[in-house]
Amino acid sequence: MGSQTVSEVPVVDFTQDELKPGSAKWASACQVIRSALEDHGCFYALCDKVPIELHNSVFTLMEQLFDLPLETKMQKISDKPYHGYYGQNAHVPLYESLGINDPLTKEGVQEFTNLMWPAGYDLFCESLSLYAKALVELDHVTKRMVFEGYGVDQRHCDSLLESTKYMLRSFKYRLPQEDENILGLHAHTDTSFFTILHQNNVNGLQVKLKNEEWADTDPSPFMFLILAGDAFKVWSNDRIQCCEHRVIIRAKKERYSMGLFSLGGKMVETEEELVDEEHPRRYKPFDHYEYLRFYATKKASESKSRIKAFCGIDYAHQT
Ligand SMILES: O=C(O)CCC(=O)C(=O)O
Ligand SMILES: [Fe+2]
Repeated sequence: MGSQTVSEVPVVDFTQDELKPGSAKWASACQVIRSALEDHGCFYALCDKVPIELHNSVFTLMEQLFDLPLETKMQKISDKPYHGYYGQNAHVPLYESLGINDPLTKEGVQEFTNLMWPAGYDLFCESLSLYAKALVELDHVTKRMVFEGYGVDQRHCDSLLESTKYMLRSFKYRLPQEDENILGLHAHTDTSFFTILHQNNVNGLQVKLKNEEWADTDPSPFMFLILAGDAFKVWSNDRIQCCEHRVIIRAKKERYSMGLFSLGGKMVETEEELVDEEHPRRYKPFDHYEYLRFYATKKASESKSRIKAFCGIDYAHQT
């Protein structure tokens, strides 16, 4: 099968040589992914493309990164929402995060490294570039599997992958003090197509399953949790669910996590092959960065569904 289930969320095993496009295992894994995304909005990729040495090195570098003075970290600003430094927020006092824009390009990682370490830091630059490359490869292969799972022309996937913009974000959760709330990050869904999360072996991240129960996730080094966000919900015309997730800090060790967010560089739109009489189009095409800006507004936070409030088509007015 190429998959097994751990606490309801399916695991697709990418370490097997037999999981090649065209094989029976591949075809069945594509269906496992499709069902998992429709049920829970997430699945695990068991993957060894990030060797344990690189995993350890990246998380050690993250400790060094977050140990930098606050003024240094705050220099990471961006005109794109949620791409800069985030932290020191009274609603989520344990949480801090920093994003690297375009981590696949040499300039993207270099620019971020130089901002944090003006004298340069080659190991950081090289390790993060290698790491981002491995995560982007996983993003590509899993997106191909989603398209195949729905029987959609792979050329449409080529076009999505070519225009995709990536952001690699790192998260740190400090330990709560005795009288402090243990909520690390409130429950939310992401705006991305996929968010690939990779953790430092410290528990805390939970996902809401189809049965509405919160499940702990597996933070081990070869487990990559792949979450669907609003963009895949729109692409699939509401077949794929967005995965609700949150962070609760119960462990006695600081939690670090890495997230690769994929955004549409062109307009995000519903796959035409997934629209028919039975499934009329539910969303208007939209610009992903415009949606990110809308997401942070009061109007958005007051709406039942941000994505529907932003670009949902009102059926009552359809002819
Ligand atoms: O800490 C994590 O692993 C998840 C962070 C997260 O969900 C987010 O920033 O959207
Ligand atoms: Fe998230």
